Amino acid sequence: MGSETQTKLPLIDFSKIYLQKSTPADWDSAKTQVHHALTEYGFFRASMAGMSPEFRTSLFGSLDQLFDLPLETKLKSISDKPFHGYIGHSPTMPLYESMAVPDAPVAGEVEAFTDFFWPHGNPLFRESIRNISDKLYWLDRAVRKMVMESLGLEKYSDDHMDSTKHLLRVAKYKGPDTDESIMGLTSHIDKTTLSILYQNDVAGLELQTKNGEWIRVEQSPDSFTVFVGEVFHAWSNGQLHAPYHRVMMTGNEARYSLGLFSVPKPGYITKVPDELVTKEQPLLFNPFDYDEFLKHLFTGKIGANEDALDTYCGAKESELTTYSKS
Ligand SMILES: O=C(O)CCC(=O)C(=O)O
Ligand SMILES: [Fe+2]
Repeated sequence: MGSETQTKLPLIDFSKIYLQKSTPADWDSAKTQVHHALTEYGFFRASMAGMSPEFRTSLFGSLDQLFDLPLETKLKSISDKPFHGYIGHSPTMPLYESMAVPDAPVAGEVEAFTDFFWPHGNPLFRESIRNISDKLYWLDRAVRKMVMESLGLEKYSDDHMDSTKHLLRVAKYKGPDTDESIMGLTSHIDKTTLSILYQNDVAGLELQTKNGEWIRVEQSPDSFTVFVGEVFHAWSNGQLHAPYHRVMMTGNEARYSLGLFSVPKPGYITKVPDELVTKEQPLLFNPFDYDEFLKHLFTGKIGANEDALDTYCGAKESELTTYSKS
């Protein structure tokens, strides 16, 4: 386990852009910072407008209510689809519980999730989750657009937006009731395009820099943590860095987090743009279908290691890829 440092994560202000009070220069400045952060670190914090104390109280109160439901109710939302449904009471991660709202930004999905747990309705829960999901979704699109522009690949932007879907996952990490640092979620790289997290004021998330230092994310009510997953790393032919991260818990307070995870839609073939393949940077990943990749991952055909996508469709060792290059 590496040592932790107090180094500050890059912090990029999106408030003016979100409120539509920005100039083109504000967008360009944020874009330059995003490009630098995601190529050098693979992550940054984004500050956003509209995260009032009242909103946070209703949001985290709602999550408290959700995880407080009887276990048998939560278990009803178990799913055999990877990353969907209830996860909890795992012997290796006893502090961790999570549930997912598939396609959360799509109209009706947050409502369906709410009705599943509260058949007579729960407007406060529904509105809090809808509100945060809309903000996360907005930020996901803004960041991916900035990435396309900063790589000179605007022409792929619309296609990237249209071929991406989103999963919202809400998580609770119980306080371990000790001053020692206890693993809440083991170190991993997300199997996503982008991941964006928001949390209550109990610290725990740590991200690893390229040189192996663990950085603890500082808490602030108005900031989100944005980082690259394996899919965006592959799409960018390795230009965007996908960082390891983990959750370390201490003390007795529960940590609540919400993450919006963007991934390619079923049937879409993710392919490195020709412009990013050069003599200096040869092709690292063959085209792949994300759902086929997940199937291989979850049926044990490839190990759930951190370079799973590289093992699956890395340009040097791609026997498993079923999609043939044109
Ligand atoms: O809860 C967090 O802050 C981290 C969650 C995470 O890394 C994940 O769900 O992949
Ligand atoms: Fe993660």
